Amino acid sequence: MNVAIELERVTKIYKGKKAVDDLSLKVERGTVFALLGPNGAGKTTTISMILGMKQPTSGTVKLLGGDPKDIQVRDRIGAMLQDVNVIDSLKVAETINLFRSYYTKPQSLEQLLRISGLENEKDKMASSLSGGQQRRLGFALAAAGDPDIIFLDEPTVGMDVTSRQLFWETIRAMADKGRTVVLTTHYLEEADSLADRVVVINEGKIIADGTPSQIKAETTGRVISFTAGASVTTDSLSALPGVKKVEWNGHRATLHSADTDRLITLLIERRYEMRDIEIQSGGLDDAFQALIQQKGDQ
Ligand SMILES: Nc1ncnc2c1ncn2[C@@H]1O[C@H](COP(=O)(O)OP(=O)(O)OP(=O)(O)O)[C@@H](O)[C@H]1O
Repeated sequence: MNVAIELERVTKIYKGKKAVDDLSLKVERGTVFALLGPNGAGKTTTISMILGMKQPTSGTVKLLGGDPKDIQVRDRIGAMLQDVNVIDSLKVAETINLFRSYYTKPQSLEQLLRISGLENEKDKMASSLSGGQQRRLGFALAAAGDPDIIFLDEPTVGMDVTSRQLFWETIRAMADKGRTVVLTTHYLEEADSLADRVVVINEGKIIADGTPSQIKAETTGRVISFTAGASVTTDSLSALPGVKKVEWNGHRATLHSADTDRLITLLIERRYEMRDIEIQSGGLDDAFQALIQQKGDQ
């Protein structure tokens, strides 16, 4: 594997409390990698250590095979963190040009304005941009050096649907060019539609690692819903093999199961009174909640 990021047994302790707990991880180059987890799971701390902004209490971090603080490594990475601090006296284009000047092989100003959708804002003062536009400026600044690895911490918070769509397309195009994209997000649909690999952390430890579909398959699986006749009861549905949960919305029943093919066969064989049957994939959101739950139950 051509490794972009490597963490070996990394722990970070703040005032006696473990924020990251013995975490080992390798991220292959050219992947879109999403780090998910609830508030306080340790995502920002992990990213900060990968970027060399925080020092691990123990363990080692390698970025592009070297030390994250090494100037040659830094020239090849870009980061968009949660707060974008703009310089009050600079216009959008001037801010981007300032960041371009930090790098050996910057992308052109035109390209950066295009990928961030800020062409019409280039002569505005950076401080006058809306929250969503400032996030897009943050993205342009992170991409200024045409980085091999780009880190995006909650990148689309505050962006409207159109901006988010443009942003996703840009991210995919970067990955297609062999760039590595590391993203933390609370928008699970974002990880679902963008990421090649998802790692879920909770309390500083990895609790799941795989493609979005693997993670979904491992957990809640899929759902069958139908409008039920009067003879259908919760007890009889719950007793069917493989049913994890039964929910009702009026006369409409929703059954959660890891194997919906088998379940639908059973429902038909046993002649349940059903109309308007639908079979759907559970979202990553459900999978994520289920993982946290499983961990809590252990
Ligand atoms: N500078 C600090 N001093 C003390 N504790 C901290 C510090 N930074 C983070 N923590 C604690 O470490 C844990 C992990 O925090 P971290 O910010 O990495 O989580 P996160 O997954 O990024 O959360 P969020 O989704 O809310 O951004 C939390 O319990 C947090 O309170």
